[in-house]
Amino acid sequence: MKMVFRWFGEGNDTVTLEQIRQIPGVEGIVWALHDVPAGEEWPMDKILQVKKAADKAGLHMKVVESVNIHEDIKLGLPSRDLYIDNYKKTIVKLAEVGVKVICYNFMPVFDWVRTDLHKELEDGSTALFYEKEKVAHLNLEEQVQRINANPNFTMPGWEPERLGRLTELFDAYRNVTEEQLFDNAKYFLEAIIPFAEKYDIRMAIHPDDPPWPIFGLPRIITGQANIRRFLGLVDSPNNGLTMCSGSLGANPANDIVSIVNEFADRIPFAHIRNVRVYDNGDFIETSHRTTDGTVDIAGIVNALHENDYEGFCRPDHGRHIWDEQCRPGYGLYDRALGIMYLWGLWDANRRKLQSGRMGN
Ligand SMILES: O=C(O)[C@@H](O)[C@@H](O)[C@H](O)[C@H](O)CO
Ligand SMILES: [Fe+2]
Repeated sequence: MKMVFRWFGEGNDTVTLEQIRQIPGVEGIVWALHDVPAGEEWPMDKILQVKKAADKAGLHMKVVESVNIHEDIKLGLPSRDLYIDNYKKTIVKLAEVGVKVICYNFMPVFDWVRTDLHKELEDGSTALFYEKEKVAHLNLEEQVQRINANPNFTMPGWEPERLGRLTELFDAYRNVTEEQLFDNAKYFLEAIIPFAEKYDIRMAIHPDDPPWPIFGLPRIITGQANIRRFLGLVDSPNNGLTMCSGSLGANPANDIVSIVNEFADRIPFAHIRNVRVYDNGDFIETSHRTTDGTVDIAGIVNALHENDYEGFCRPDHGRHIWDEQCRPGYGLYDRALGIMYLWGLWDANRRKLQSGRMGN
């Protein structure tokens, strides 16, 4: 398991590369050009700026999260070919700076959705919270205004240029079914995967968050059967999965240990985080510790170890603790605590294996 840490870039993150470098076992950053709109080719000068900063901090930049997919690709519009060509040009540049994994998602319009970014937990910390009933009746305009009122950070999937087109996008998706989304994904993968193979980059689809349709928009990366179908659209090791325990874990019907065991050789990247799912379907994010939530984090790390997992792993969202002011879900402290928990689980597995081999 190769530990990495997400970093949103100079001036776009409260966490510094120097702080990341001091977290035990972290070897690299998970990065992206967050100011380049989906569909555009990434400029090499901006890529090299990240490389310069990462090199100076002694961190690699092998994992990108994300080169986002333009809506026209998800919608299957004729203009998708232009955006697929730009995606290919970006892959060539990323390969030049040593990128090995691209994490991306195929969710229409939005990335993860929550109804409260600072819900208080029993211990006084706060975390991202999803209230199912509220989403069913959410006034999107209000939500957009609240997100945009947070001038410091863009929210994944809530970038201003997309929000400005909400009405138009919802109209465009009105008749797009899950089947059509799968077809459009197949078209994208058939164009991109041979290219990713040529440049030795593994594409790693991120599950939908939450893993069910929202606002009437279809979602397809929701559970084991759909993941199996998606990976089968183009049966290549370079068509991989970002195993995100928190996204999949929001639906307790998802058996994530079974997902790890079935797709182990197709998981170049793992996001590990915990959520506590309530009986009414609401969920709140918690510390990474198994007992704090409803996701079997210890079982997941054990399964990764039993499958000799050699891919990248990062702690996903943490709580906001010790009054840290940070990007929602992306503080330094609780993700660093999460890493130490994950290392503890991993090292205990390794020790058990070694003592087993020594017969004691
Ligand atoms: O939950 C998160 O913050 C991330 O795991 C996702 O936003 C992820 O970066 C995207 O869905 C991948 O494209
Ligand atoms: Fe994730």
